[in-house]
Amino acid sequence: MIDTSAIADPSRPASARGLSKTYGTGPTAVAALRGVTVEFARGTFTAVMGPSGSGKSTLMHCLAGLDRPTGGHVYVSGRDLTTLDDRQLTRIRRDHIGFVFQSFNLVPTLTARQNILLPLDLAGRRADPARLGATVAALGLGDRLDHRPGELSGGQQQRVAIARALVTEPDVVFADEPTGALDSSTAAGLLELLRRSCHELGQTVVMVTHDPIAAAHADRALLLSDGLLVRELERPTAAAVLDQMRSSAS
Ligand SMILES: Nc1ncnc2c1ncn2[C@@H]1O[C@H](COP(=O)(O)OP(=O)(O)OP(=O)(O)O)[C@@H](O)[C@H]1O
Repeated sequence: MIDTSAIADPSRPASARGLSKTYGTGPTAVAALRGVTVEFARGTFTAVMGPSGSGKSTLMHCLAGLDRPTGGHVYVSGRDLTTLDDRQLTRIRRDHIGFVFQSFNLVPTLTARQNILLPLDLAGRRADPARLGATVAALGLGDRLDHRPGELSGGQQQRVAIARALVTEPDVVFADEPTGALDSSTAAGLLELLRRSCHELGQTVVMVTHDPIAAAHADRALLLSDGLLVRELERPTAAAVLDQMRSSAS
């Protein structure tokens, strides 16, 4: 069989067209996404915002191939994920997508270093030592690499999860509330790292956040409301984001 993931196109990291997702059926069905069309260009940093229940996590999970949409299309690295079987989807996730979960999802029995290198090990790849060193140093993890997750603070575990997502150099990184467990100065350092990795290394990052100050580090902020994309702000400031959040809530 032809390995279709071999023809992936990294210049088109991620997009969605008419994306919908309904959980359940009948009277209890919940329409979490109701036709979202959006494009994430290479080397850009996007913040996804919106009230609780507006569909942010569902959007990230569908874009990352962790959840199957009920309608529309998702493209990652130029491939339509909705046409792939589970094996092909797993391969695209492994080779082209990084994901930072709200709950970190670290392996408790492995050290920080082993957790960071796990996706590369599973793919039979070696880490680029320069990329690994720069990522670990920028995240302030240099002296924590031999500790297990249980010996790390929540913020340190968060940073290990982020290093793990970046070190494979995926075409796109999806991060669900990556600054949620961090104090404000560590959060600012992480956001600066994400921004630099987009602008200097061509990384593409899509981040869910509730925090307008975090969103102001991004190139663009998207506002979801009730499963729809209702606003897009280019070069957002915290004040402009707050303003849009207030006006879409009223
Ligand atoms: N597995 C599921 N089964 C049923 N309904 C779900 C499921 N996951 C999400 N939903 C519903 O879909 C809607 C969107 O949820 P989602 O988690 O995407 O929102 P969110 O914007 O990420 O919220 P939050 O900011 O609280 O994390 C909500 O009404 C939620 O209750």
